[in-house]
Amino acid sequence: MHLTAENLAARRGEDLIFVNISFHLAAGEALVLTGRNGSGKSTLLRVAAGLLRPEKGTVIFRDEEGREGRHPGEVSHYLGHRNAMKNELTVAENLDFWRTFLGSTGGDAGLAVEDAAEAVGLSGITHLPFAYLSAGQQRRFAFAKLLVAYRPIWILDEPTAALDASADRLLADLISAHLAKGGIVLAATHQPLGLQNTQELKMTGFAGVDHGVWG
Ligand SMILES: Nc1ncnc2c1ncn2[C@@H]1O[C@H](COP(=O)(O)OP(=O)(O)OP(=O)(O)O)[C@@H](O)[C@H]1O
Repeated sequence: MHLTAENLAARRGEDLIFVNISFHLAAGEALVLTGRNGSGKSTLLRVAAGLLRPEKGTVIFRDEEGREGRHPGEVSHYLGHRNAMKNELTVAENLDFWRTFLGSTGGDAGLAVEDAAEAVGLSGITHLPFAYLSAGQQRRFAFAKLLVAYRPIWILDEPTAALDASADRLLADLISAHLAKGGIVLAATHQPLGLQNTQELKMTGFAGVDHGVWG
């Protein structure tokens, strides 16, 4: 799988948030977005995930056979600031919902719910309502969602907020395993994720005028 962004510009409300962002990620590669609050990291991730239309430019998902045109939702997981779990349902019900709803595309099957819970270091508590868990436990189960349905591309927005040091390492291990299997990771973060061989894109925001953006 390849993820290519060409000359992206994005607008929120009246304002251009960034212009001329291009990058290319092949199987096994990761790009970390850094930059101050409000510099456009989340906006770029939402554009890559197909949740926000770019003002200019394109995002292309290309498989190993050179086919383009897959919908971002078919080939990527998007983990935003929120965990996308229902508080009233148990952890197992939440993960089972996502496993069934998303299915798995491109290669691997997803893990069984209990195996995913074990992979995030929280086996044995999937019978609890999601609301009973601590913020860090909830975030770990949001990572488990990445594992119950396979997607080659992981798009992660501040994945380590509310996590302790061992959970930081766990996430770094999950990401490394995903990359080793030929996955791709695009992540925004304020904390280093402890990954080797990642590219970094420092977002600076856009302080200029519209001049030249339409060229
Ligand atoms: N729905 C919206 N409508 C209008 N402006 C928005 C909207 N969402 C974000 N913005 C603005 O877009 C800019 C970029 O926001 P974005 O969330 O992409 O930044 P970020 O780099 O992810 O910040 P943080 O590090 O705080 O998460 C900010 O100035 C923000 O106020």
